[in-house]
Amino acid sequence: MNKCSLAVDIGASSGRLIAGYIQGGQLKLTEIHRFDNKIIKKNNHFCWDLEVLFLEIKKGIHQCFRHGFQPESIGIDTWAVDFVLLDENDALLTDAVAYRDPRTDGMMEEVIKIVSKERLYLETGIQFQKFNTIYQLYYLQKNRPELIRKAKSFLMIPDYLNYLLTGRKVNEYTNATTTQLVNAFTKNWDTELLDQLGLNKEMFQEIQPPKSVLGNLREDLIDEFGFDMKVLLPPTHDTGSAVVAVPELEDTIYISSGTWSLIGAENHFPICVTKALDYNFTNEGGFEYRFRFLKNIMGLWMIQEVKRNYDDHYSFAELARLANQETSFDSKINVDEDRFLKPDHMIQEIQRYCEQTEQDVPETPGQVAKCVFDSLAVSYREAIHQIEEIYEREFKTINVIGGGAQNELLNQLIADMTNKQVAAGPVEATSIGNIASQLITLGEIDGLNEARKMIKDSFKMKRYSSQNKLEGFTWQ
Ligand SMILES: Nc1ncnc2c1ncn2[C@@H]1O[C@H](COP(=O)(O)OP(=O)(O)O)[C@@H](O)[C@H]1O
Ligand SMILES: C[C@H](O)[C@H](O)[C@@H](O)C(=O)COP(=O)(O)O
Ligand SMILES: [Mg+2]
Repeated sequence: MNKCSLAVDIGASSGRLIAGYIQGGQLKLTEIHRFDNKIIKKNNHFCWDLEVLFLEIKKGIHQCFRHGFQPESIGIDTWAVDFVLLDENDALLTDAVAYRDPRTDGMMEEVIKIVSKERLYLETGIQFQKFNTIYQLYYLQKNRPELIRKAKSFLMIPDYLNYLLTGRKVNEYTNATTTQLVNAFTKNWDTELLDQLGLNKEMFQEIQPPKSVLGNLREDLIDEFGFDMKVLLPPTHDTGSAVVAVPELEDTIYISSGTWSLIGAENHFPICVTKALDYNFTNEGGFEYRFRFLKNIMGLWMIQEVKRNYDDHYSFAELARLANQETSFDSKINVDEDRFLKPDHMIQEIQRYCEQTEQDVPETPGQVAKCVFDSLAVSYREAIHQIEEIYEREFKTINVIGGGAQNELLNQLIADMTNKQVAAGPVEATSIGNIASQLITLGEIDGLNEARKMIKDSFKMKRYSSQNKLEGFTWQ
């Protein structure tokens, strides 16, 4: 059996287990298992099905031998902000309610009456998204105070999956920062903020950074799998792992393009200036305490919902191809309006927006898809201008990573609309960053710079430059 490090990357639309190992100085990947992820309705809330997700993780681990691997280590990363609470017997007190659930409507506005936006931002550096953990917990404090009182453990989604594997309970740093409850300077829970909101401080676990060794598998799982492995902490916020895999950051803005589009840069310090607050940028914790200065843009969630509205009749590749044929259709929407966060019917919501703004209403799948891709590219372009205004410099390259790097039309639109070089890939950046972090922890790679050099040498990127010679052309 060959040894490997196993990345479990679970995004909002899909999960995958990928084996990573070094061969001939390059990082090699073998996909072991892939599965869908989706929001379900449970007890009148939108939730994640953690039971199914853990079964998929175990199914993937069982399949390693079939691919000739016995993993030496495993690391889990998922989407941000969501969590579960456990009681004194480590039983689940709550469902894993999803960030798209409307329960947080109005909660952010109530919290900033208690703690000002400026104080929250200056201390945590985290963007104001209505679904941040702080607002989810405030909802529970107001509406289910008995749950907050009974809670002995607060575990974010990857923390809980790690607990199921090892029996150990910790909060991993990069994902903990997305709660908007971690102080960007102390790198620890902001206990003054927790007190101001009346939240139960005792339920929060010790924060541990990436490269921590959580432990080994529970005995019953060793018996089930027939082998043990080290459970390591990569950046368990998926975007934190993805940014590890961006090969060159010097002159680059990344777009982690999946269900969400996370667009930003990497720093060694948080940027909490007023302009960053006004433009709603965030300073999420990164590998080795770097900061991911980025903004959430609605992302390919919109085309996922369009695809679902068409009963999955079209693949993502077909929707991009159909959009590419609609060259004259140019209606655009503001993708970042809350109305697109979880509409009942995405296509109808897009059509309503175009009617209300007196634009041509998209009717064909190609027109709907082109409207989404054009509008995303416009939103990316605005965010890039805001980043360059805050950094007071220009960036030469945009590196699109994640599943969206496969969308050639969108990559070209980004190049055309920004007049910058676009490098697309690696598609599985999140898993690659997760694996690289594990290999650094195991001493198989010396450090982050060496990892990024190896990633650059191991994975080809597709490059796009502007085809638009429309001098002085200004996009709406
Ligand atoms: N062949 C393809 N052509 C164009 N876009 C694609 C293709 N395959 C996947 N995508 C895009 O990638 C997205 C999924 O990216 P991924 O990083 O896996 O998302 P997440 O991690 O959020 O689940 C899909 O929503 C789709 O828009
Ligand atoms: C809700 C968060 O902003 C979201 O999880 C984002 O941080 C993220 O990581 C999304 O990852 P996907 O792979 O689901 O796009
Ligand atoms: Mg993802």
